[in-house]
Amino acid sequence: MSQINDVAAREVELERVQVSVIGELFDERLAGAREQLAGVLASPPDGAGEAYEREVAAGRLAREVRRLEGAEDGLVFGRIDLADGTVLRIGRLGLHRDSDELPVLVDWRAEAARPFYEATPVHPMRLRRRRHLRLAGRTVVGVSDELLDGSAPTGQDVLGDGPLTAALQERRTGRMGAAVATLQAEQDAIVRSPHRGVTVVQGGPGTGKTVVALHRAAYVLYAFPKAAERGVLVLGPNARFLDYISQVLPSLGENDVVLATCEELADVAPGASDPVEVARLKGSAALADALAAVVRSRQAPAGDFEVRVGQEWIRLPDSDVAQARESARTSGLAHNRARRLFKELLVDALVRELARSGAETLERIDAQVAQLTGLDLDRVAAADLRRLGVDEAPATGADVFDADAVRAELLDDASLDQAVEDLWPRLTPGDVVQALLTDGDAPAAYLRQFTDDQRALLWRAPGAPWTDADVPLLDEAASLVDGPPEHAFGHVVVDEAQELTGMQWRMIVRRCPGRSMTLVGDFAQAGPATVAQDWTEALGPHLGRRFDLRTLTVSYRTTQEILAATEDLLARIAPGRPPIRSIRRGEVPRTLAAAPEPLVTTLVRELRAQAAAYPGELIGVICADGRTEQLAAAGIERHARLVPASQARGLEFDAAVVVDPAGITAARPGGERDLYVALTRATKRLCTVTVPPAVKIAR
Ligand SMILES: Nc1ncnc2c1ncn2[C@@H]1O[C@H](COP(=O)(O)OP(=O)(O)OP(=O)(O)O)[C@@H](O)[C@H]1O
Repeated sequence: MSQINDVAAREVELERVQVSVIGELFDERLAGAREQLAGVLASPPDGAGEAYEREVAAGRLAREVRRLEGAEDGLVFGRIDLADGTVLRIGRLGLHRDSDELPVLVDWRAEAARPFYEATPVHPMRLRRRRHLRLAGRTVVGVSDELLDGSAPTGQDVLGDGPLTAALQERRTGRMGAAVATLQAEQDAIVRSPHRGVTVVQGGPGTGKTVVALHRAAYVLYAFPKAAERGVLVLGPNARFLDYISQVLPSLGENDVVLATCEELADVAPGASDPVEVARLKGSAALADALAAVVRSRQAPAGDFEVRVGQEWIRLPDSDVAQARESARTSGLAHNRARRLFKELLVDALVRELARSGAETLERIDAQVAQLTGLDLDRVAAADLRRLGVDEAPATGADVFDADAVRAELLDDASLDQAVEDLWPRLTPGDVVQALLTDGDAPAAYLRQFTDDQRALLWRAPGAPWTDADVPLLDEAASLVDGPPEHAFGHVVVDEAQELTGMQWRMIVRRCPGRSMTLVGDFAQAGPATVAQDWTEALGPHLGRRFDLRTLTVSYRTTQEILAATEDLLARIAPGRPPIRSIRRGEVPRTLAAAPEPLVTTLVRELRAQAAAYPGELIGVICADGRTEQLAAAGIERHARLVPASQARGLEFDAAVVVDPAGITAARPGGERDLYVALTRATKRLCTVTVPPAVKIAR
């Protein structure tokens, strides 16, 4: 025993020395970047060009400082010893000294680091040994080795508990941490996949889908420079979830990933939410066609165009208007941009008309004068000019007409613009959605595939606040009237992707023209607005049927006991789904009945008991959305995180207390899936508190 301890202590000491050398180089790099940044900021720019260059350089250096600072904690976590004696240390970022051939620290995403994650005794990938380092701050406090080539342990090998076990035993903090040191082979294979198109990762609760998605985002930034140039977007279901995952990428040295919800992406803050049946209808991609039809209906409906120019009314025939409309529509420009083209084409037609009618008027005057006086005015004018010694032909009406000047004047003319506005009005996204869902005749005209009842559900009162299900409609309308979103991304990661409606998928695809995406989710955990049953159905219309589908099979969160307790529920909500395995053991879930005492009394007693027995652990109380207010008012948040069931997806706690499971099931359609999500949030203990149904007292 003491011999083993001696070996471990000696190896820890050796690693300490190496890690402190790496730490010194890291400090040098960080100090260098900070110094350079301070230098750039201190030097006054000479002129606008230099100010711009300074800004660019300062931005780049500030990013570098943030990248280094983010990766400082747990900078070095692994080492691989190749069979030929080469030693590589693996860390959150790469460090290299020009004087050395081998890197001082290999970035975990580099190809050279792959065996650290993927080597097994069956496929050792030329490794003899894989070593995990455990650090407290900068100091190595433990090492643990795996021998991969079948060789016998030597006096330098420290075999013991796996690092994964240690990682999983850590307390939850309310924020997810990176799993970069312990990514498992099946996860790593997805993170490092060379596939640049759409990758879908499915798996039961706690199988590491979020872990894979976030490490994949970091990998894409490292390995796919073209995608990295355009940036990476991580889309999550709500702000609470984004807060939960917000630390992972910065701790991998990646600060420039955009984390957003659909609302943030569309830049719309909804003021209400729709009932589920309305949200489902609004999520249907059929609404995209309807919105497009509304916009088309506002583009120069049939008819002549009449406008007052100076003292005259000029009329353009329907055919001229139709031609301008078709050219503007087929230009590929969005409605408000195509309006300018439409106006220019109308003005061109007007100018032609003015030139023609001007020439006609002059000819008519000439003819009248000739009839009255017998004089040919053109000939008289030519003779006058000859007498004056000018030999030029007199200007005709057409020559006098300055088409360019008239055109410019018309384009600037306010009354002409107003006339165009009547024909092709500038629209806001809100106008379009409002026109579809509020105007009396629009639903019947554009939503023919819906029944009368469905159309009635879709109707919204004029001036009502926008709802969360309106957000993708507004975004669609924005793309129709103002064009595609300004910012597109090179790669998009979607977590809880089973939640997205057809209209939301359209939002995402608009922002990722390269269709390079990592989508992770689980249909057994789908919320009530989800209508698709599987990935092919959900993605087919938007991304096609060809995607790389991967399945994770091991749960790193949900204990075997909790998985067993939820087996029947899973069989009901996802019949035929093969069960997942868990590598965690814990307590058998308990059930408490909140009767005859009030619920809050039972709950507070339970939370106090747990806090006393397991101090410092993170407890989540999950309840039906409608009960949150009551529990918040009773001060439950002093003891635990209080989470409405609709927002529990993706979250994790040491212990979960699920309040009134029957209430969660009944709260909204698909409530059994909400309950499944709630029951699978704990890493250690689950307790459900049942509430007796309210008794109706007959009078
Ligand atoms: N390789 C790993 N090393 C250490 N911890 C891991 C690993 N993989 C997953 N975990 C941990 O397991 C827990 C569950 O992971 P994650 O949240 O990614 O699962 P999920 O599949 O997204 O779950 P859900 O379906 O509930 O959203 C997290 O605490 C995560 O850090």
